[in-house]
Amino acid sequence: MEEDPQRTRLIGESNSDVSPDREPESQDEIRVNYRYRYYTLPSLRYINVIRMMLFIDAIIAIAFWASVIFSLLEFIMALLSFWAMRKLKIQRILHRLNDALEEVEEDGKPIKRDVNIFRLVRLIKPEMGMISLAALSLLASTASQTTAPLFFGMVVDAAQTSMARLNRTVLILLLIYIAGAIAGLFRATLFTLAGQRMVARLRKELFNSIIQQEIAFFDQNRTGELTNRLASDTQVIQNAVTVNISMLARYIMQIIGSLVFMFVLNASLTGVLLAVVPIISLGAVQYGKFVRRIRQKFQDRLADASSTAEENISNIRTVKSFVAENKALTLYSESVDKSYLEGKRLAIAEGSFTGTIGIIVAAAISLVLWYGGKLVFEKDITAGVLTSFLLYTLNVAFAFGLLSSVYGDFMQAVGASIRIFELLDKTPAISNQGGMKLDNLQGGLEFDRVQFTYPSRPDNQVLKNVSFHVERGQMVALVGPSGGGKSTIVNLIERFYDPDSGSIKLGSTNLKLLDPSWFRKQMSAVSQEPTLFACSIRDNISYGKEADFNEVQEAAKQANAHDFIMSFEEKYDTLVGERGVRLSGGQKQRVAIARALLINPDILLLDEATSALDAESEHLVQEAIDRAMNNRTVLVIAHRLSTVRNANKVIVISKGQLAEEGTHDELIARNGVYKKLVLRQLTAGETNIKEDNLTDDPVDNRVLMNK
Ligand SMILES: Nc1ncnc2c1ncn2[C@@H]1O[C@H](COP(=O)(O)OP(=O)(O)OP(=O)(O)O)[C@@H](O)[C@H]1O
Repeated sequence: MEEDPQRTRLIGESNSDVSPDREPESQDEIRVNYRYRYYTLPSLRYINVIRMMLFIDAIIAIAFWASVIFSLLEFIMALLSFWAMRKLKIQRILHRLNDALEEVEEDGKPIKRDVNIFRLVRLIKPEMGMISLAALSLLASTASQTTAPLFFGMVVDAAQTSMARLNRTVLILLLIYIAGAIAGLFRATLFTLAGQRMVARLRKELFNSIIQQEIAFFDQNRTGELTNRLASDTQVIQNAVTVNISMLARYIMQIIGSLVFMFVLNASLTGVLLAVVPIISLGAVQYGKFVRRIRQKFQDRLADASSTAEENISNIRTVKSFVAENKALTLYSESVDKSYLEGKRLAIAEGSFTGTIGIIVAAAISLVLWYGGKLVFEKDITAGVLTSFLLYTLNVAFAFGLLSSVYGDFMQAVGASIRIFELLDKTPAISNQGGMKLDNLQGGLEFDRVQFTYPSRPDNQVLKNVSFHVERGQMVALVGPSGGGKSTIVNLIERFYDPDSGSIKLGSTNLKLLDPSWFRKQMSAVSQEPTLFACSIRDNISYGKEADFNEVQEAAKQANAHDFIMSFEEKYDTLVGERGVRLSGGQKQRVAIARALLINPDILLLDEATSALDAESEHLVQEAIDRAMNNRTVLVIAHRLSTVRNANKVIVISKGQLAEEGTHDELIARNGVYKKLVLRQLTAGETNIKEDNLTDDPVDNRVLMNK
C-alpha cells in the first residue's frame, strides 16, 4: 500500500525528503495532520481502525458500566443479606464479631457487647493529640506522594523543551520528595509512639480487669492464656490501631488523591483503571472475614500453647522428678502445631489473596499502559502525561496491594480484640470494693445452712446444708477426710466465692453486705504451701501492709523466722526466688506466718502443714503458729492431735456435711466418725498407739489427717 507523499511531508517524521532546517510542527499542524492521516487513508484501513476503536471503546464502556452495576448490586445484596440474617436469627454463627459476647445476660436481657472496629479505634482516644499531629504529617506525606508523579511527568515534558525548565521542575520534584520524607518520618514516629502509649495503658487496664475478677474466674481460665492476652493480643491491637490505621488512612488517601489527579489528567484512562476496583473490593471483604475468623482461632491456639508452657515451666520440679520432659515437650508441640496449622491457613490465605491482587493490579497496569500508549500514539496526550499517569497507576496499585494486607492485619486485630474486650468488660461476680465497713468487729463467724457448688464443676455439690458457729476469740479445728470440703469452707470465709444458698455472717452481718477489701484486711490466711513472691524477704513479710523495718523484724521474730533470716548474707534483703523456691519448706512457712502476723488480724485462717518437716523445723513452725493463734478468732484445718486437743471446738466435715461437732474429748466419747477417723489415722501411722492413748497426750506432732 502506497503512502501519500503530501501526508508524509506534513507529518515530518523520519522521511528523507523532509528538510532538516524545517521548524517544528505547531499543535495545530499536528491536529491537521492527524485528521488528514485518516481522511487520506485508503478505505479498508480506515474501516479497520474505526472498527478496532469502536470495539475497544465498547469493551471499556461495558467493563466500566458492568463494574458500576456490580458494585451497586453488591451493596444492595449486602444490605439485604444483613436484614435476612437478622430475620433468620442465625446471625450469631455468621456475625460472631459483635455477637461473641452477647451470651452474658443481665436481668434476663442479653447485653450487646460493644466489640467493633470503632471501639478498637476509640482505644486511642487519649492519644488524640499525638494522633492528630501524626495525621497532619500523614496528610503532608500523602500530598507529596500524590503530587510527585505530576511533576515527574512534567520533567519528562520539560526535557523535550528547555534546560531551564528541566532544572526548575527537577528542583521542585526534589523538594516535594524531601518534604514527603520528613513528613513520613514524623508520621511513622508519632503513630508508633501513640501505639506504644496505647498498648501500655491497655495492658494496665487489662491486668487490672483480670486481677479484679473473682476466684471462680481463675478456676475457669488458665494462667498462660491470660498472660498471653496481656502480651500477645495487646501487641496485635497496638499494630492495628496505630500502624495499620495510619497505613489504611495513608493508602486510602493516596488512592483518592491519585485518582483525582488521574481524572484531571485523563478521565477515560482513569475509567479503565477503575473497572477493576469492584473485583478487588469484593475479594478484600471476603478475605477480611476469613482472616478475622482464622486469626481469632490462631490467637486462641497460641494462648493454649502459652498455657502449656507456663504450666510445665512453673512445675518444672515435678516434670523433672517424673522424667516428663518429653511428655511436656509433646504437649507443648501439640499446642504449637495447632497454632501453626492456623498460621499456615493464614499464610496461604494471605499469599493467595496478595497474589490474586497482584495479578489484577498487573493486568490493570498493562491495560492502562496499552490504552495510554494508544492515546500518545494518537497524540491525544503527551508522553509526560502518560508517565504521570503510569506513576499514579503504580501509586494506586501499590496502595491497593498494601491496603489489602493492612486490611488483613486490621481484621486480625479485630479478632484478637474480641477476647481483650471480653476481659475488659467483664464485671467480677464478687467485686472487691463496695459494702459496709464495721467500726469494730463483734461476734464470731456463723455458717447457716450453707450450700455450695464450684462454678467450674456445676454437677458436684461440695457443701450441703453446713451450719456451725465460731465464737469470737475461739479456736475451732476443722477435720475430716480429704475432699470433704474443709478448704472450701475457708474459701467461703475469705469470700472467694459466695454460697449458693444459706448465709455466712460475721456477728450479725452477712458477709455479702461487707466491703470485701475491708473484710479481707481483718483476716489472714496461712496455707500449708504458702506462696511467696519473687522479691526480698522483707518485701514478702510486708506484702499485706506497709510497715517499717522494726515491725517487719518483730513479726519475723514472732514467727521464729528472724534467726534464719539473719544467717543469710543479705539478711532481710535476700531474694526468695519465684514462689520462694530459694527457701526451705519450713522457712517459707515461717515467712508466711510473719506476713500474716504483721497484719495483726482479728481472724486467722490456718491450714496446718502435713508435709514432713524435720523435727527442729516442725517445732519452730508449730511454736510460731501457736503464738499466732493467741487472742484471735482462729479457724484451723487441723492435722495434728495437739491442735485438735487445744481447740475450743472440733468440727468434722465429711462429704460436704457437718458430721460431728464438739470438743476432742466429747467427740472421742461419742464413739462416732471422729473417733474412727482419729484411730484409723493414728494406727496407719503408728501401729502401737492404742485407743486409750487418745485421752493422754501421746505424740503432739502426729499427723491426724492424711492428705
Ligand atoms: N476450685 C475448685 N473447683 C472445682 N472443684 C473444686 C475446687 N476446689 C475443690 N473442689 C472440689 O471440692 C471438693 C472439696 O474440696 P476441698 O478442697 O474443700 O476439700 P478438703 O476437705 O479441703 O480436702 P483436703 O483435706 O484434701 O484439702 C472436692 O471434691 C474438690 O474436688
